[in-house]
Amino acid sequence: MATQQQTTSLKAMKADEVAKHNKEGDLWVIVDSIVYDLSKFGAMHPGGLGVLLDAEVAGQDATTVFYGLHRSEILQKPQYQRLKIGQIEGQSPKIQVMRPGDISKVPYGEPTWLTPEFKSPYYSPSHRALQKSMRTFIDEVITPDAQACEESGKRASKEVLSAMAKNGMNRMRLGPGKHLHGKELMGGVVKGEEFDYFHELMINQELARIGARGYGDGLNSGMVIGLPPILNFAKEPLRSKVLEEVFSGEKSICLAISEAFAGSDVSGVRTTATKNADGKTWTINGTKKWITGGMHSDYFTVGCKTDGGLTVFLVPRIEGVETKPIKTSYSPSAGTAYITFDNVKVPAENMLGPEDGGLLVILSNFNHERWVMCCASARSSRMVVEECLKWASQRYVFGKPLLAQAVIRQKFAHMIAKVEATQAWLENITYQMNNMSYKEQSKNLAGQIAFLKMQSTRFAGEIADDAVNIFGGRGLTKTGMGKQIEQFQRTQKFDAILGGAEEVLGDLGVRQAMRKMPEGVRL
Ligand code: HEM
Repeated sequence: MATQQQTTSLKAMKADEVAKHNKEGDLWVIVDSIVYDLSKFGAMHPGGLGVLLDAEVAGQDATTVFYGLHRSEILQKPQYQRLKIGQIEGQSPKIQVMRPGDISKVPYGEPTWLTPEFKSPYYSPSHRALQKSMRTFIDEVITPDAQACEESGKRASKEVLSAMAKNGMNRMRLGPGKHLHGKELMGGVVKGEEFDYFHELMINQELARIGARGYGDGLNSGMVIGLPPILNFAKEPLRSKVLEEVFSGEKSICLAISEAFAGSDVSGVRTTATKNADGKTWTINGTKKWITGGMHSDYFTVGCKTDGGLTVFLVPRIEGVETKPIKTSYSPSAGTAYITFDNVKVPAENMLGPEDGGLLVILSNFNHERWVMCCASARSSRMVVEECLKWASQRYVFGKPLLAQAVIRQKFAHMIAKVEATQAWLENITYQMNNMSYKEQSKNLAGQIAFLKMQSTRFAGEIADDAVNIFGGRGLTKTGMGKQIEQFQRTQKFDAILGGAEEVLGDLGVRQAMRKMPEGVRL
């Protein structure tokens, strides 16, 4: 944390001297002890000149009114630095701004393991070291690109994608395993051999802080779900070739399962794969819908109907493959695609897992995918709570901060409890993942993860609802104070649908529990 301005070179001024500059063309104001000359800027001010000429603003200390209307990052922008002409004698800036890598001091703004007063049994110095470098990297390199691309709809920049690949982020986002062994991760901050699910949880949560949902989904999220079938089921030499291409950032991959005909009902897919007479190739025909990252992908991991069931193939972007953008409620930066496969011929070696055994390939991926979504959803909800706490303490209504209203405090009680409960359950499940084989995880954690996803996205919906009510119209405005809230309320629903709808997941959890009910139990 640092205070708002670098003040060393500013001229010392007295408040009564500033007060003389209180009219159009000669207009100064004080914000957080710094004097701004708005004489020329006034005419270009997005909020208009009139508001600056108000008797309580022009030539006065306008700190409270300023922070009721602007995000603090505005005063960090390079174009406004030239407006600073002095500093009030004997005063210094008090408003703190987050610097890259900083930990928030807002209560509940960070999970307890990152809050100095708290202890955690789950995180080691290795997790903490990776978190430190990851947050700085994301704040400095990814977030500025994310904010720009979310708005422009463009895919993440090449620089960001290659920096992520160089730091080993593509590998790390696939979770612990041999693909990390012997690799230099984040410039050697963590050894591949020690990487576990808590490292991965942390990466997912740090990434969620960029507050740009479409961009975030386009930032290789397709790889997180599309590459594991290659890692676990592809045959050599295809496996090593594709893994290397994707890990190095040279190529992109996505998972193409859902269709206009089949969403959560995976076995209902209608895209077909037919074995050709040569016995060495297959022909794929059909369509896929809502494919995250599809627009940017060079490879597609495709679920197909075959004679005896479902089979998964790796399909490169070759003749017969066409991707069209789908307009969703978040940014086209996500690369969401409608895909058509029109007589696409792939070699039999591109089959992932056994013929007709694709359901296992797809299902074995689901727990990890859903757990990743829980990590992100829990962290975005926390960010919203932090934004709301800041807003409710700096926004004055009826002469008092919003937080002085009991009805607002009541909302916070529920929001905070939801965020903390979700994180605690997530960490418990993550601990189990660290201590179970993949097989044991599938057997024991499918229900737990399904319930957690259902609960985190339900809570996210409720938190979004409360947040908009706290922010009012600003929670519906894409720029300004409520921009994160607007984005969250518009996009949180993606988590409730992608990777399995809430109702399907809830039911899955209960069915798993029913299967484990011992026969002999009675009331
Ligand atoms: C100190 C220099 C100032 C700068 C650089 C500045 C800059 C800006 C910017 C960039 C916006 C657009 C915000 C957005 O939509 O993201 C804005 C809006 C606004 N500003 Fe300022 N401003 C300054 C001082 C003030 C002061 C002292 C007042 C006091 C009344 C004020 C009142 C407003 C209002 C009413 C809006 C519209 C807010 C809204 O749409 O919700 N500004 N200002």
